[in-house]
Amino acid sequence: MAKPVSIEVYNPSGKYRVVSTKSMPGTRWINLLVEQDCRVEICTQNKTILSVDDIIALIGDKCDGVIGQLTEDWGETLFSALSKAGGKAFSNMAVGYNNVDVNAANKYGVAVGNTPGVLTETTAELAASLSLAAARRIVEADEFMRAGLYEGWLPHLFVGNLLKGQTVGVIGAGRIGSAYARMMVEGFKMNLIYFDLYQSTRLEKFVTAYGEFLKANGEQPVTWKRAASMDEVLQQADLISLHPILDKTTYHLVNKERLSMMKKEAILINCSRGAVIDEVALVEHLKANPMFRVGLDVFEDEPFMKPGLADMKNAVVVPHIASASKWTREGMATLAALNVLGKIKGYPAWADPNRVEPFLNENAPPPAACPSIVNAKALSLPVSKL
Ligand SMILES: NC(=O)c1ccc[n+]([C@@H]2O[C@H](COP(=O)([O-])OP(=O)(O)OC[C@H]3O[C@@H](n4cnc5c(N)ncnc54)[C@H](O)[C@@H]3O)[C@@H](O)[C@H]2O)c1
Ligand SMILES: O=C(O)[C@H](O)CO
Repeated sequence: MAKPVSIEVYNPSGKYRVVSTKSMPGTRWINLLVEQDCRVEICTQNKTILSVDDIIALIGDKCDGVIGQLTEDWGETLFSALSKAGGKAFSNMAVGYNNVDVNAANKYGVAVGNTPGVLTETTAELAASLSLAAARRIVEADEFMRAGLYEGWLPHLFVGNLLKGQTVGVIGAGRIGSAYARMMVEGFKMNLIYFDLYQSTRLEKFVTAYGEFLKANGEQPVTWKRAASMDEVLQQADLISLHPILDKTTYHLVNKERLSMMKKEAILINCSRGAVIDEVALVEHLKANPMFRVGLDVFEDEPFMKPGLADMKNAVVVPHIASASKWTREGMATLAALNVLGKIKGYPAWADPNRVEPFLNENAPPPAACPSIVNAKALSLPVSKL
């Protein structure tokens, strides 16, 4: 028997019961649900990661939909419990949904939502921040200052890497990878090499146009290349940022062998999912190559780091904060709530989850659609017109 979990309730007499496993930023998401006759229950348990049992207790006997978090294990057990309670909708408050067994959701006819777009630039900005922090050794230098070790300017003090004119490599040039590439190309005049399963024509056009602009102004033009393999990116780039989804094909994509292909002074950034890198191999590589640097927002066994990583001066580590801006987190909460609400109300799935702006406009009611349902096709859900 699952233990009871503490909750906060909005609109107790609402017809539809929607549970959020965590308190989420902003109030718009709560208001949108309440206005549409939902009773909203928010888990207030003082526990960062809820277990499957905790969530079963939250779902209870009657639940129309759940908004959950990427730290939770949404598999057969939870979808079966949600379906038994009459639930038809689940949304992660995240774009990544590797914590969700979509086949299990399909089996129980539960729609699975995610929150694309609203976090694209925010996440890319953190990847850019880590790139600069690693290239210019900002964390090491900050620690040095605070330790009272600075005795005056020296020619060799904290010499790092200049990005201008170097090559940035992007693995996974989807929404976030492309936004990051544009920032680094335009902001730092870097050349681009990328690898993705699909061609990113818009990104290529952007770099071409910027290169032409630079040339017309008497500067060295930037260039782009779509690599035929990921290894080509690893071998040629000076700064590499990982932005693929995590699935079976990207698990330990960067392993011992691939680390050894990279330049000795390369910089590796990961704001995707921790398991895209073999973190044990990475620690060994950092130890053996002190000029190689990494910037990590995500870790293989979050919230833990593999032994030795915390001791490495050539690693900058932050706790999975890439989407953590107020506007973005409030928007993620709104999209997640509207995914669940839309399914409960029988609305269609939005035709283009890359264009979710109409759902984020606080001055107008959101469209009558679910912003992003990843299994819309598998469940044969109707699709809205834009
Ligand atoms: N650190 C964070 O807080 C944070 C924030 C947002 C997103 N993310 C992660 O970033 C991921 C990407 O988000 P997005 O919105 O850009 O998604 P997206 O779907 O737009 O982009 C993912 C890209 O990866 C590519 N890809 C898939 N398999 C690949 C492979 N084997 N090799 C190379 N490329 C491959 C896809 O073709 C796609 O272009 C999310 O799935 C999530 O895990 C993390
Ligand atoms: O996938 C995501 O959205 C992130 O990891 C959290 O923003």
